[in-house]
Amino acid sequence: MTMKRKLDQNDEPSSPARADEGDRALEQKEASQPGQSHSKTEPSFAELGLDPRLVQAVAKQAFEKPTLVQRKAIPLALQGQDVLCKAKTGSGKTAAYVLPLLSGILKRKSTDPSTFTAGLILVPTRELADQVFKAIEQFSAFCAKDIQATKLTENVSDAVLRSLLSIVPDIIVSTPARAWQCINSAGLSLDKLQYLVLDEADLVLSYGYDEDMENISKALPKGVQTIMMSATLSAELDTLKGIFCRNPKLLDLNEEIGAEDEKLSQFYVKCAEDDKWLLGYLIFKLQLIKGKSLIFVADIDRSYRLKLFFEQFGIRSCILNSELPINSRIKVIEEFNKGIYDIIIASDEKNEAFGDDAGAEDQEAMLNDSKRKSDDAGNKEGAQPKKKRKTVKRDQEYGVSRGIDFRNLAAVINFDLPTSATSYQHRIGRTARAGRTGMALSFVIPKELHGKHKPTWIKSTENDEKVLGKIIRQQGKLGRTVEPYNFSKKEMEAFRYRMNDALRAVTRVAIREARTKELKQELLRSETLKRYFEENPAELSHLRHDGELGRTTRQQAHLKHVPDYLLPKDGKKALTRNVGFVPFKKEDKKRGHKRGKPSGRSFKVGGRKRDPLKTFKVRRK
Ligand SMILES: Nc1ncnc2c1ncn2[C@@H]1O[C@H](COP(=O)(O)OP(=O)(O)OP(=O)(O)O)[C@@H](O)[C@H]1O
Repeated sequence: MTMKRKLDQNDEPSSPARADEGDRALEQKEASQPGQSHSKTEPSFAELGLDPRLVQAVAKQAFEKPTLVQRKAIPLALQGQDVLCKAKTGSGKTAAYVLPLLSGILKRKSTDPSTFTAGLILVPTRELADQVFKAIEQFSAFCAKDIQATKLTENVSDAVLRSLLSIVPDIIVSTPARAWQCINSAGLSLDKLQYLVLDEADLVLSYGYDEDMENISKALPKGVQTIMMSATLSAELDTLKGIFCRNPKLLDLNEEIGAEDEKLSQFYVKCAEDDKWLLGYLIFKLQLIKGKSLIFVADIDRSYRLKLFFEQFGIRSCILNSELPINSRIKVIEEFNKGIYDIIIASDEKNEAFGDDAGAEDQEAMLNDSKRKSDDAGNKEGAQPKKKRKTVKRDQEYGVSRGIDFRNLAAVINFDLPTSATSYQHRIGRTARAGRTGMALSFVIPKELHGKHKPTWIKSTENDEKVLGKIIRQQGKLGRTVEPYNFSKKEMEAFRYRMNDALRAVTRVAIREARTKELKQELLRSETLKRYFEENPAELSHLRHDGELGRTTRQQAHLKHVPDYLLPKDGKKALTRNVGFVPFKKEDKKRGHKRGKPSGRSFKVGGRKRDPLKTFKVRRK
């Protein structure tokens, strides 16, 4: 077996057989009730054959009816069939495999109470492991004493892992690397394993888990039922299918889910490198997006730069990157989902070379290193450091663009465009989940403007236009459009000197300091003070993740206000009369022709308002 194939992320595998007995059963059921609307024939969770305790738990989650992927995959999985399922992001794949797995274990336990690890769920990142584990907890709420699940994501010693595994959990959720470590040296036995799930399966090999997967495959007993879930098909899936599946049923549901219930609007803005910062400032200071936003940037330094830049204007945000301890990352996502923060800035580092797992020593090294205050960076914007900065190892098992369920996310902003269409697809999949509406807005640097603004340029945006072309083609295949969003340069200009003031204040040293401060805080938060804060929760407010980091940034109080004279001259009223904000204007002519009457800046598609940038409300402090 060789998994070390050079794989193109956009590769589509040769199309496997689509024979689908479970489907046929459902189709027959639907066909036997002619004249009835499709929705009337859709089975309920109870009709899918799940254990009643699980049906009860699903009802508690307020899941009214199964999603398409759940309707298709659950009956097949309950029949013991291997399944390879491709369904778009946010379509409910987690429940589609967790529920039949739990149901199978409960059924077996009703006659055979012996304990062994029956299910292994492998996911590419630790954040995802945590999320899946929580889903198992929720779905097994009414059978908690019968199901023991363990996630193996903590950075702990083999001894601690051994004690975690000594209870012999029914289900293990882990990354492949940690699972193999536990099989190898912490006593995890897969001798009686019955179910193997690979979630985000297309990502498993590109995360560098090929050797772990190879090792795990050798540790599996015969006859394990395998379920593979993915939002995209790739050649990697073909490889894994060949190794782990026995004649799997392919469920390729993206077309079936289709674009008709599409609630995602996608836009791009072609702009200069510094205009990104200006737009970022305007969009968030003037609150042009209603609700929560996830902003993707290309690297860790850039995430701190944007955060500090926002701080100059009094805009609060928190950060996610691979350098932060796993506990902090999970906490940030949890709190964001609870609505505590509105803006997350995430660095999408998948294109960078990863180091090993970030251990405490690495983080310590980073702190010591920065304490020495590198004299290499200086205060000069755009200056290249003379000495090479010590490389900080990051968590290889980090990832937010894949699989993470950010709840009620209004918008994904690609502040820096990803370098592949696949990566784009996964990023935008964080919004418009489970039938909700959402918006994706991407900043694209035209070739001729790349490298023109030295303080803010980055290499990765060099081919933005080419990538955009691929994105438009790929989204087109899914029946989606990515449309230009034009804004009035004239209206923006009034804000430019403020943007420049703020940019100048966010120096390299300030970024370095902020990065160190955040890391220090997070280490403290996640380890030393954990218990203290459990006992004194009120104190936690001092350690909000979206607190200010700009200790060394020049503070410019005036930037936190938006004076009236900067706003378009007819003021707020005129803006609301125009339904929204003046600087952002769509090319409505074309759209009006294509889709019906435009109404100012907003327009309707199928009766649904699709204006991404909502009301104009200036925050005054
Ligand atoms: N039947 C359902 N009814 C309502 N909400 C559901 C249903 N099934 C799942 N959800 C919700 O939909 C959201 C997305 O589900 P999930 O994370 O499983 O999607 P996914 O397909 O795995 O996405 P990704 O490919 O990004 O991992 C979650 O918040 C989940 O709670």
